[in-house]
Amino acid sequence: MTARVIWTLLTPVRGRMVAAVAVQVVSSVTSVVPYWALMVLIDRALSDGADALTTPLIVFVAGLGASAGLGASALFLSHLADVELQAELRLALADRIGRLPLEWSADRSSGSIRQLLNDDVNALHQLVAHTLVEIVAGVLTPVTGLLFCYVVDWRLGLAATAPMVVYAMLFAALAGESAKTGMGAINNALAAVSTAIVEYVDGIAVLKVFTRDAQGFGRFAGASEEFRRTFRAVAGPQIRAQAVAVSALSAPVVAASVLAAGIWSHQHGWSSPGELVVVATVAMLVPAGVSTVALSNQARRTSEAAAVRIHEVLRAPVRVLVEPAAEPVDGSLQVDGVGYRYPGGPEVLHDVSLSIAHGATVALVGPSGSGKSTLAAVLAGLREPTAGRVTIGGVDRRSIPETRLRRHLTAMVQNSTLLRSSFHDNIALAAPGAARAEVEGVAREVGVFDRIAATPSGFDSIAGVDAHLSGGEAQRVVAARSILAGSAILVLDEATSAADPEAEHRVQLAIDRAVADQTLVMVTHRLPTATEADLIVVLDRGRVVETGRHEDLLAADGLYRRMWSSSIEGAQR
Ligand SMILES: Nc1ncnc2c1ncn2[C@@H]1O[C@H](COP(=O)(O)OP(=O)(O)OP(=O)(O)O)[C@@H](O)[C@H]1O
Repeated sequence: MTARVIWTLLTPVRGRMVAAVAVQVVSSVTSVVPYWALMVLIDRALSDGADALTTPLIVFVAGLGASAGLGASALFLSHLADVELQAELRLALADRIGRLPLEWSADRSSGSIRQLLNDDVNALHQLVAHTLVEIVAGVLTPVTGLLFCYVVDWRLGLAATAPMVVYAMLFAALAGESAKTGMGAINNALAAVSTAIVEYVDGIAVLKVFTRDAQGFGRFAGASEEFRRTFRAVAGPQIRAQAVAVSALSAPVVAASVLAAGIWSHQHGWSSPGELVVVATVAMLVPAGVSTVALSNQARRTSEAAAVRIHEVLRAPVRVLVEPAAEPVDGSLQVDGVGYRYPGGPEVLHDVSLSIAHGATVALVGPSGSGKSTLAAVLAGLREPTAGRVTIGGVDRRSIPETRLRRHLTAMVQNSTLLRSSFHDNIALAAPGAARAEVEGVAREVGVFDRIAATPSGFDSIAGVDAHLSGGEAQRVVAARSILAGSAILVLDEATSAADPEAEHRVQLAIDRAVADQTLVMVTHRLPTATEADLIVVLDRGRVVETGRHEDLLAADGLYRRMWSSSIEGAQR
């Protein structure tokens, strides 16, 4: 499965990778040529004298050079492929993320998206630039070397293989059960540590406020202790076994075993001095290749996991347009049997149907958790309904491409943040051609002009760098942005929650004035804000339980009336 994923990801650079591996194969196979030349050189030096040495000497030097040059070329090709692939993947990922439904990014932290675009793409470097070529070299070079030993003299071949057999037997005997448990237990314990770290770091502020940081730390410490215990139980015996067993592969042991067999073979007239010296040399180089493969294992696993994550995003379903796009005629909204379920969770909106006329002001109210924000996000096109459909100005919303949708519909949702750019650009985000006077005018309307003007470079100050606004002030900037966008529909969720009551009233008035000819849907917890609305939608446990104007709903004597009464009592207390 992973191999198939990697093969698919490599599509744009397959040619280069195949060339890199092919060059490495030639390098590994020809790596025995200089040893063969050395063997001839020694034997001729001992028998024929100096005259016949030139050719084997040239072959020896040229062979060493060619093998090293080919190995370097293979790595050069794989590095070229890596650079090209990283650029292609970053573009492909950015393009895909742009076309995925907005909820894809809403459900992920910016950290995890950055990890994907940056760390995961970087992690592929090890795989593409190194691992594939190094594994071919690490496996093929020793195998060719051993075959060479057998071709020279099968007795010497056996002597060169013996240390590896002894190593494997020693390791199996000493590592015992721990070798069977494998790395799975260690990886699981390590994953538990990572989860505990994320939990601890994510919640550190909350834990500190409640002076409970010791508790979060306790879980992390517990996971670390479990990792230490597992590592000792599994890896401890393996490391000890490896330390002892690897001595069978050490240069003196390998040289001694091959030379002993070689001298015995030479005494019987089966091998020449050149053969036994060269076979001993090759046999000493074989373990190095094996350990290269073993060492690259961890890095390989990390980059394979990154490859799988990248592949999943590249295959994630993009937003599908259902019918030929038409332009919405106005800012009316029709909601038919809409249901919504967060990924992997139960349905939180059930069969919501609403008819909202162009230009209406609509308030979504209801108890906490009743689904107000979810419905606002669905209406704003930030989440796709999992049942039913939403129609904007007579057109099914799913048929309107994202870029065009934003012209008709602007959303100001909870935790709206300012971009790290000038206040002017932040306000003119959805109306890039807006004149400075327009931007300043709308900032004045929502009461944030003086605050911005007082920053070091006024409207050119960079938000979050030159000036840090309070939550309420930032919301007013976002309100100015939404007003300036001038789209037919404006969806506001908690537009004024971070502002003080006086500021809230001012922002509310500004929005009301600015959207006189626009449809305004707003989530509100403060019922007095809803009294002027043309339509109040009362939600309870994901269902619309009442709709109407303030007076009608009071007369209906239902949930709205009860909420209203308790809000009045709360205000009087
Ligand atoms: N990102 C999410 N993933 C999974 N479930 C969620 C998510 N956001 C909200 N929910 C669930 O959906 C339901 C409706 O939540 P929603 O935030 O829409 O209610 P709300 O009426 O806006 O609440 P509040 O007034 O407290 O802000 C709740 O049961 C909530 O637990």
